Amino acid sequence: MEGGVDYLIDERKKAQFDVEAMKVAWAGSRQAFELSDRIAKLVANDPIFEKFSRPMLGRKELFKNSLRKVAHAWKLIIDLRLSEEEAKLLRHYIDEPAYTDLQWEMFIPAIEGQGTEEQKRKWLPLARKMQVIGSYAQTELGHGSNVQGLETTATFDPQTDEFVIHSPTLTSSKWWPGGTAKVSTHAIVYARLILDGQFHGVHGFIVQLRNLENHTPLPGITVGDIGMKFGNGAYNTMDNGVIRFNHVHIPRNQMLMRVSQVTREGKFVQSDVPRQLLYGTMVYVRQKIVADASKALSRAVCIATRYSAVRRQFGSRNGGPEIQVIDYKTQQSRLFPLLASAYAFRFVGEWLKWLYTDVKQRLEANDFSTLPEAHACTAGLKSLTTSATADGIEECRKLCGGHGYLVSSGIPELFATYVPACTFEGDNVVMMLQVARFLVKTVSELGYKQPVGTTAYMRRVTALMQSNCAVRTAEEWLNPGVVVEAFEARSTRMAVACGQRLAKFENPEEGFAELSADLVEASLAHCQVIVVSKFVEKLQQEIPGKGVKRLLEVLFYVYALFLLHKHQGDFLATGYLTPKQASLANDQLRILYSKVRPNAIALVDSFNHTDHLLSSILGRYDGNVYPKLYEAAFNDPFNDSDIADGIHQYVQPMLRQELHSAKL
Ligand SMILES: CCCCCCCCCCCCCCCCCCC/C=C/C(=O)SCCNC(=O)CCNC(=O)[C@H](O)C(C)(C)COP(=O)(O)OP(=O)(O)OC[C@H]1O[C@@H](n2cnc3c(N)ncnc32)[C@H](O)[C@@H]1OP(=O)(O)O
Ligand SMILES: Cc1cc2nc3c(=O)[nH]c(=O)nc-3n(C[C@H](O)[C@H](O)[C@H](O)COP(=O)(O)OP(=O)(O)OC[C@H]3O[C@@H](n4cnc5c(N)ncnc54)[C@H](O)[C@@H]3O)c2cc1C
Repeated sequence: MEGGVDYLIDERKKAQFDVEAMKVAWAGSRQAFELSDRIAKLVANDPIFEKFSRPMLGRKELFKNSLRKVAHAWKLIIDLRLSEEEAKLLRHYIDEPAYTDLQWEMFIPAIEGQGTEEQKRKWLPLARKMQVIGSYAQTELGHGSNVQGLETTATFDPQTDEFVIHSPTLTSSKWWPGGTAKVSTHAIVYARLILDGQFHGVHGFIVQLRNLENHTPLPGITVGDIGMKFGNGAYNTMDNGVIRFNHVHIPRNQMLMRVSQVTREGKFVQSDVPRQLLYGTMVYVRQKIVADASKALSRAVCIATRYSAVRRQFGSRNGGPEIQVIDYKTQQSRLFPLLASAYAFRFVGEWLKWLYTDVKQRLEANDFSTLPEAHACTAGLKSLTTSATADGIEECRKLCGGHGYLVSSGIPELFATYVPACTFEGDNVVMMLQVARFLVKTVSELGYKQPVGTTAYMRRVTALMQSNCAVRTAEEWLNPGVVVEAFEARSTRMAVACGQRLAKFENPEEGFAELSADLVEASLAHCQVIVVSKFVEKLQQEIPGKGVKRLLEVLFYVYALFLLHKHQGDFLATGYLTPKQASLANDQLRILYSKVRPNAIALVDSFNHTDHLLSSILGRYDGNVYPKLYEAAFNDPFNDSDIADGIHQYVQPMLRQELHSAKL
C-alpha cells in the first residue's frame, strides 16, 4: 500500500456525528465558521502566501519575503474592504509572525488602554492606517519579568517641556521588541519616570525611532536585530530588536497619561486609575494567546491523528495489512487527551474573550473591581494552555515517529514558532506565581469575604475540605458534577494547605518564596478547575447537530479524567480520592478512548484546517502521504544534483588516500 487515501476515506465513514455541525461548534457560530472558511480559502489559493519553502530560506530572504506578504495582505485588506476581524483572520491563516502583530496587538491596544482621549485621537488613526508602525519595547537585556526593575530612564526637562529617554547601562538596552529591528517607526518604550531627581515608577512613552521619509534611525538611537532565533523559518520572520537611547528628546505629551500625568511644571499627578492599568496591554495579549493555543494544538493534533490512521506497523499475518498505529492503546492514550485538550482550550478561550470584553467595558467606565480576577485568569490560563500546547506539539511529533522530525511534517516549524509563547507575555512560572498571590489572598479572606468569579467554588470550603468522593464504579465517573467537584476539592485543599504553611512564616514574602514550587502546583490545580468548569458550561448550552453534543461530552470526560489520572498524586495526597477511585477513573478513560477512536478523523476534520495552514505532508486531508513524501524528497534543492558541492574537494581525496596533499 503506497498511500493512505483509502484509509482516510474509510475512517471518515466511521464518524458517529455531523461533522459540518461540529465545525460550527468549533468555530463558535455559523457566521464565524463561514467567515473563517472564506478567509482560509482566500489565503490558501494565493501563491504569495505559500509557506512550504520557508524553512529553506536564509534570514534576509525570509524577512524580505515576509515584508512582501504583509504588503500584499494590507493591499487585500484595503481592496476587499476587510473588517478588523477579517484582517486578523487573514493574519492567522497567513501564519507568519510579522511586525504587524506588534502594531495591532500591542502598540494600538497600549494606546487604547493607557492613552488619554487626546492621545488616542492623534495616534490611533495614524496607526490604524499604517502611517506609523509601532512596537512594544518593554523588555531589556537585563530585565524582562521584573518590570519594576527596568533601567531605561525618562527624565523630564522643564526647560524644553520634553522627556529625555536614555539607556544608562548596557543592561538597559531594550532587547526583544518585535518589529523594532528593521521596521517600526515608533515604539511604546517603558521607562522609569524621573521628575526633579525623584523616581515615579515605570511608564509607557511613545518614542519615534525612525525618520518617516528615509527610514533611518533618528539621532541618539542605536537599533539592530538581536540575531537568529530557535528553528529555521519559524519566528525568524520577525525582526526582534535591540535599542539604545542616548538622551533622546520627546515631547511631554508622548507619555501615555491615562494612569498618571506630568504637568507642564513637572509635577506628578496620580489619577484614580490603578497603576496596574499600565500592565493592561499584557492582560489583553495573554487573552489572545489563550485563544491561539487551541489553534496551534489542534494543528499538531490534526497532523498526528491523520498520520496515525495512515501509518501501519506490525500485526501482519500472511501478508495482510498491518495495524494502523492509531489502534494501539498507547497511541490513543497519548493522542486523544491532546485532541480533547484542543477542544477544552477552544472553549475556555471563548470564555476568556468574554471575560476580557467585560473587563474592558468596565475599565472604560472606570470600574476596576474585576481587574485582579482578570489578571489572575489571563496569567494562569496563558501559562496552563501554552505549556500544555508546547508539550502537546512535541508529543505529536513523537506520535508521528521518524517522519515527524522531517520539516515537511509541518511539526518542527510549528513547534519552533510556538514555544516562545511559554516565555513571552510573561514567563509561565512567573505567571503562575501571580495566580498564587491571588489564591493566597482569596484563601486568607475566606473567613469574612465571599470569593467571587472563578474562585466562587471556595465558598463551599468546609464541604470541599471535609466530604470525599462517592464514586464506586467506573460508570459513576460519567457525571459532570462529580468530576468538577473532584477538581474543586483538590484545588481548595491544595490552596488551603499552602495558606496554612505560609501562616507559619513570620515574613510572608519569605514564606511565599520558600513555598513557591507548591504554590505553582496549587495555581495549576485552580486553573484546571476553570478549564474543566468552562467545558461543562459549554455542554450546558444548546449544541445543534446529530451526535455533536455526545461527542463533546466524551471529549470532556477524556480531558478531565486524563488530568485526574496525570495528577492523581494530588488527588490522593489531598485525601479527596481513594486509590480505588483513581483506578476506576483510569478504567473509564480506556472506555472513553474506544468511543473517540471511530470519530477521531472526523473530530480533527472538524477543525476545518486547510492543507495550506497545516503545511504538512503527514497531515494532508487526502492521506496521500507516501507518494508525496517521496516526491518532496526529490524536489528538495539539495537533490538538484547527484554530486553535492564539496564531494570532489573533501570526500574523494579521502577515498583516494590523498588527503595530505589535498587543498582543504
Ligand atoms: C497584515 C495586516 C494584518 C493586521 C492584523 C494583525 C493582527 C495580528 C494578530 C496576531 C495574533 C497573535 C497574538 C499574539 C501576538 C503576541 C506577540 C507577542 C510578542 C511578545 C511580547 C512581549 O513579551 S511584551 C513583554 C511582556 N512582559 C511581561 O509579560 C513581563 C511579565 N511581568 C509582569 O507582568 C509583572 O512585572 C509581574 C506580573 C511579574 C508583577 O511583578 P511585581 O510583583 O513586581 O508587580 P508590581 O509590584 O508591579 O505589581 C503588583 C500588583 O499588581 C498586580 N498585577 C501585576 N500585573 C498585573 C496586570 N497585568 N493586571 C492587573 N494587575 C496586575 C499584581 O498581582 C500585584 O497585585 P497585588 O494585589 O498588589 O498583589
Ligand atoms: C519570541 C519572543 C518575542 C518577544 N517579544 C517581545 C516584545 O515584542 N516586546 C517586549 O518588550 N518583550 C518581548 N519579549 C520578551 C519577553 O517578554 C520576556 O523574555 C519574558 O517576559 C520573560 O522575561 P525574561 O526573559 O526576563 O526571563 P527571566 O525572568 O530572566 O526568566 C529566566 C528564568 O527565571 C525564572 N524566574 C524569573 N523570575 C522569577 C521569580 N520571581 N520566581 C521564580 N522564577 C523566576 C523564570 O521562570 C525562568 O525560568 C519577547 C520574547 C520572546 C522569546
